[in-house]
Amino acid sequence: MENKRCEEESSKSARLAIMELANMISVPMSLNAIVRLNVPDAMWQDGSNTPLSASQILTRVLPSGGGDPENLQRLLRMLTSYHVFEEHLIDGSDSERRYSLTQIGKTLVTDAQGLSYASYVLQHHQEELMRAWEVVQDAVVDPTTEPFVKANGEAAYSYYVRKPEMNGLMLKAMSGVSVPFMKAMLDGYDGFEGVETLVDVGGSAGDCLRMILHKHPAVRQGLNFDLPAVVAKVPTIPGEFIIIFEQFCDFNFRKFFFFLS
Ligand SMILES: C[S@@+](CC[C@H](N)C(=O)[O-])C[C@H]1O[C@@H](n2cnc3c(N)ncnc32)[C@H](O)[C@@H]1O
Repeated sequence: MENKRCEEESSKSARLAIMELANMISVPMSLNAIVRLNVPDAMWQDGSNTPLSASQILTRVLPSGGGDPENLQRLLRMLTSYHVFEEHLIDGSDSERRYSLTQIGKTLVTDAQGLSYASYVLQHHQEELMRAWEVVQDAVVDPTTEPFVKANGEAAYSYYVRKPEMNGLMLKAMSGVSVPFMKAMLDGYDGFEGVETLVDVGGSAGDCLRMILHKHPAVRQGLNFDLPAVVAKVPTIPGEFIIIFEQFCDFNFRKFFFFLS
């Protein structure tokens, strides 16, 4: 009897879990929506991060008016469950809910360098990548063609560099992620001591290289080994020894990184 009840309970939880998994797309798509609407920057208010109602946030997002605060609130509540926002019930009633950014939410706020994780969110939800996810099961049936190629007709990086908007977003997304990561890494890593020439394979905008060279002036030469269309976008940095090594090579990047790891 007891066993039967346990089994029923566990099968109820399993049914709920599978429904949650089936609807999981609502989480990243809601995140993408709030980034597209520029909600985190609108909520930040130069750092005061005062809790705001959905209507107040909407006024900042759409200063010329309009929009649906109720639908915005749905997105805010969804992402509150994933700790992007904190919900505040005013006077203990649930008639007015207000929202502020959590530590996770703050990663989406544009910093003084114009960077945040927002571009990374947008980059991962571009139409071309979404199309590749739709055919991901085909990679099992026919592994000779990557889902991105199947969906878009060519490999991701050659596709990106042909589209200035995608190329720009990719560069911005990588900078937004790599600058804080490299800052944290350089605080506790001494592996660059004794290095004179450093090659960053797939160095994107050159942020990591620039930061390493700044911290370790003994590294005399830094080579950003990336695609020509990517390095063409990299700003020159006066007073530093960055040499851009423009080289398109056709080796398989995935295999290369696999080999390294
Ligand atoms: C995930 S991004 C790396 C980001 C960078 N390491 C950072 O931390 O900001 C991968 C990089 O590899 C570059 N890449 C892809 N294929 C390449 C190739 N065949 N030769 C050189 N670079 C390539 C891309 O242009 C892109 O900048």
